[in-house]
Amino acid sequence: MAKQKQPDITRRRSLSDPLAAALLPPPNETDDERESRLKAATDAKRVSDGIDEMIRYERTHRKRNRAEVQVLLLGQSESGKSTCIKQFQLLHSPSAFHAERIAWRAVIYLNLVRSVRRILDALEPETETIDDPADEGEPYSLGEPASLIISATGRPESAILGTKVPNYEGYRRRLQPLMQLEDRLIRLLSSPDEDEPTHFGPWENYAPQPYTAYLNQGRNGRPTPTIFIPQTQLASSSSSSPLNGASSATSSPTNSTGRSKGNEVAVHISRDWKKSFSLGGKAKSPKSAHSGEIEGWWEDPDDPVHVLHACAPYMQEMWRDKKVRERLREKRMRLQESSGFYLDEIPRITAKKYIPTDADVLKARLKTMGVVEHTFSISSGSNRGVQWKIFDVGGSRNQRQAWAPYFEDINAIIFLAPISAFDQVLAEDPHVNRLEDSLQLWQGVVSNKLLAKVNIVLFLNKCDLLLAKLDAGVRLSHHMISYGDRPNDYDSVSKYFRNKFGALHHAVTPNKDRELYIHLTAVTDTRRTATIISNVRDIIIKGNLKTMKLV
Ligand SMILES: Nc1nc2c(ncn2[C@@H]2O[C@H](COP(=O)(O)OP(=O)(O)OP(=O)(O)O)[C@@H](O)[C@H]2O)c(=O)[nH]1
Ligand SMILES: [Mg+2]
Repeated sequence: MAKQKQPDITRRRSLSDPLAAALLPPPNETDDERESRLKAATDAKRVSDGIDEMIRYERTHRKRNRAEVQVLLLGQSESGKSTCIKQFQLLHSPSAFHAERIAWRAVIYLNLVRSVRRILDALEPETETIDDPADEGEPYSLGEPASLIISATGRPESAILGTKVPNYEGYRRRLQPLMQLEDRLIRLLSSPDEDEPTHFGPWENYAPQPYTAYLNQGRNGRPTPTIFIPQTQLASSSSSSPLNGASSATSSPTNSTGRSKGNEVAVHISRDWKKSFSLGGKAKSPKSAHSGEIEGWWEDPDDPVHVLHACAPYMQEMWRDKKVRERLREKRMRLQESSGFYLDEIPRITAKKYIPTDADVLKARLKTMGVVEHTFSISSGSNRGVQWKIFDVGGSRNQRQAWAPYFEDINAIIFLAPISAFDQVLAEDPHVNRLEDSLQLWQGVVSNKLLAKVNIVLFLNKCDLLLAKLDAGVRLSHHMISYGDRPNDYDSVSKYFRNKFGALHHAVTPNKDRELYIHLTAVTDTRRTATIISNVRDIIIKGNLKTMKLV
């Protein structure tokens, strides 16, 4: 019934609408007239669709050309991507950066507590005999501190005997509250439903170890410590590709409390940990007028600061203990070079009214999970009005499968390779040298055809740590035999890395015209990084316009 009535309704409505009435077929239309009317309508629709398409295209194109630049930050875990974002924030939205400072307290506290636990674990008497790298017949770095004596068996005497730390039991007992605090901070910072809330490798990863390349067998059947760079493009389906997220992570050993040793805390992007921590507790004081920060946490007896404050003298005593330092040297733990190192500033960090400084926030270590988007509007200079979307990705192997969907729309990549890590292994796979992983990752990125037109900027990062490491006598050639007998100074080593990464790009890029911009960086250094960031911004904008043939 409703169907039969329909034409009448349409006609009635159409007659009350002059446009619809004009479009209605004439009452006595012939077949020819009908055909030409329908043809005219089809032609008109085609023109109209074309106009719509043009409008859509122009809108997208205008957005890309003028208003927005999309940048992807890539690199292995701990390469400095999130630190780089913090520098962008500091430069372009300092008030937001400062407003979040207090929230970083939780992370800084956790970083400090982690360092303390790493020391306690290293002092444990039974750890003297476990998993010493010397057991695997690895050559020792002769550049290690002089206290290392190479024995006839190739093992340092001190590693066999192990320096006794008489105060070990006392330290462990008095610092026990920190271990409970660690659990609390982890719970505070991680989501309970997180697939992988903590994913650090064993603490040994913080101690530089000789690299083992299992792909290259030495003459005596032992692995040769060298860097292996595959010459073929990384197939995305290859299970060994550093880009595809495959991980051969070994399980972390657990300590006597059953807690996974050295697992790293990651906060998922969906969790508003900054808010929950900065406003948590029973803060009583009014909002600080100038900084937007909530103060008064020190009046809350449950705030973590009280445990830290009470333990501070013992932490300090342990960190200054000569026997402890000796033991750490034997274990090859250079905590000063590890992420989130605050042990040299215990009194300041554990003060009741401690507010993290910019430098503290830049040093704080929190692993990224997933892809985090940051938007900045540049309000001055030649890039005025341009909106920057910067994507910060998780860099550990099991996070890398999330990268590829972002390859299509981006204008530029900033790739970070921490070149100080030549004597370290991946947290997620202690069989892979970090520098080798960076080189493979780099090769995968620069050879990728999807990225052929994308501008690429390379940050050879952590140059400050590289300098310190070389000054401490650690020799690159002991970990990378291709370095040969070149001088072990900063200039030679950094030049070598610059050439190595540059040559690899040149060899595998699908776009021979692409210019590569390489910077030696220490992204924790605000002044130098600000200059580099503004150069990079100009390079990216210029490269972008060139790609779109606008200059
Ligand atoms: N000394 C020094 N430390 C750095 C430098 N760059 C980064 N760091 C520190 O290294 C640690 C790791 O840096 P992040 O920025 O968290 O690394 P990431 O690349 O984001 O790591 P994922 O999130 O796991 O992918 C942090 O504690 C940083 O403060 C540098 O150039 N020098
Ligand atoms: Mg990160």
